[in-house]
Amino acid sequence: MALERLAFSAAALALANHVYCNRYEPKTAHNALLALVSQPILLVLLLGPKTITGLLLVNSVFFTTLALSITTYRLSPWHPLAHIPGPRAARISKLWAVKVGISGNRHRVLKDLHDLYGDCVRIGPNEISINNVEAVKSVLGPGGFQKGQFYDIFSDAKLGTSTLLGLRGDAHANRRRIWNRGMSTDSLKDFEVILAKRVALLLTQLDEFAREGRQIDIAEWFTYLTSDFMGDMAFGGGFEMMRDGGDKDGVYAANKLGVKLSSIIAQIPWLWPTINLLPSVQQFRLFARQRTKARIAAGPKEHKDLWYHLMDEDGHEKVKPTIAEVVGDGALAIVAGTDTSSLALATFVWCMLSNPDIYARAKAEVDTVYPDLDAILDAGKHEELKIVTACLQEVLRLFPPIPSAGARKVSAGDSRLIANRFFIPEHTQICLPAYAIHRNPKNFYPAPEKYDPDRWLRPLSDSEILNQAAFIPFSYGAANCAAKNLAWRELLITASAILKQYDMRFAEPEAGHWVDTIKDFYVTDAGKLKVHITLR
Ligand code: HEM
Repeated sequence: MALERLAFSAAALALANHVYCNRYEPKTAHNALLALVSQPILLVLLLGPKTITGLLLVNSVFFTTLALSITTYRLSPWHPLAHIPGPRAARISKLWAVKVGISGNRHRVLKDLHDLYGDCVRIGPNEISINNVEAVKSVLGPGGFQKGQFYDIFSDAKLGTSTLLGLRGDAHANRRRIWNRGMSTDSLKDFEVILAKRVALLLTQLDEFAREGRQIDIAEWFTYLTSDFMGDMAFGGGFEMMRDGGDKDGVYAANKLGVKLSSIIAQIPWLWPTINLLPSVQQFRLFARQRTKARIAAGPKEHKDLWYHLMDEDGHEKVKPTIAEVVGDGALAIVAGTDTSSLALATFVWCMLSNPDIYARAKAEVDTVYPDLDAILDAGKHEELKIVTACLQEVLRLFPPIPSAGARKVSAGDSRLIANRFFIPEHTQICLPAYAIHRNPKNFYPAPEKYDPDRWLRPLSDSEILNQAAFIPFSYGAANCAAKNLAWRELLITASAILKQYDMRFAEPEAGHWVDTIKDFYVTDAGKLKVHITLR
């Protein structure tokens, strides 16, 4: 009788836990786990019998009831997202998203799901993905939704402030105003000088490899370039990967591991405070703080860097940003501006070598626009680079460096119809995967999966589609890429310099499939891209 009473109480407690967690989602894993593990023990202590049998019984009834109750509700027709199709495992648990995240194939999986189920797919117990251009404006544009929990992890608890990426509402608008000033046309001119020095160093190193007839991993060298440049911008230096020919201090690797872990953990953000304690996550933060001290000690730079603007050294703001905010945003610039640009450049090279006719046309255009190599670092003629720009647009369309990003969240009481088609209830997380949207034949037609820069150049016939509103490699709305214009300059300057100076070919037959190695860890990651490089 005592055991029956215990089992009944354990089941009732499990149901109460489900109701509670459904209403108040746990914020940290350790507290939630502690609460779950301790409750059955307390129940045995309170109700007895205090025996091993009692403990085993109460635990098995408690956890089985909890699992069954959660699963039944999430699959039931009463769940607010029951009307949206999607894989059963995804509807039951976020562990599905974690598994997909670990595989690095999130972007491909989401696209396949849209091909199978249509424009709106349920990809989590409370999460959906929408592959529809109208939804881009309604979700990301004015009056859209704020960032969801995914973005909570992009802040350093020890600094006590969030980065721009993790801010919402007015706090985001205020910080973003500072970033926007930092990315004005005048500021970009200063940044170009910093960038030009780094691209010149890249060319010096590559010239040497070309003369030696060596094969190199060009993807890795682009990472060195963009890391060195972002280090200069954010902290007045810090990386010298091109000079050292690698990541001597392991800071870049620590950062990369941090982003990778974050992208997976972001699916279950309540686990983040626990993971945050890992040494590899701390190493990059330590680097940012050390570089901050060095940057402050060094004083103003000859050419204003990003730090200058983020710190509001020219005194535009009534309330000056704190050092903690600037450290966080400096680190964000490195995370957001390194692998995005380097992946785009590596993919550009891959697309050129895979399409010899287009490669030849791009080289010819650069030769016409820049007869002199010395002028190539000047962005003034970028308007004339029509073919190279189209080649890069097509790279960003087919292989967006942030292919699926994080989700936006519908706040309590804000249920609504999106794009006049999808009724989205409160508390839902909405993902808009650029990778799938860019390959949707309703947006780019014909041959949406084909690398075809000419689609950006030729006048379109009636049957052809090129929907600019569906081209969102830099996202859309108030929280789109804060450095879009800088990124375009970086891509055009580097791509033109590489086209002008070298002939390249794949060094290994496997390189023909290199794009298959691209992984979606929020920002993309890819394998080695070995090429033979010679001077033209
Ligand atoms: C080809 C290169 C780049 C691409 C494709 C790209 C793309 C993006 C995308 C899609 C977002 C939105 C992310 C999200 O909502 O989850 C974003 C945000 C951001 N990017 Fe970029 N980015 C690039 C280069 C850069 C560079 C060089 C910087 C340098 C500082 C940068 C700084 C930022 C920042 C600070 C944000 C956060 C903006 C906000 O939340 O208001 N990005 N970027």
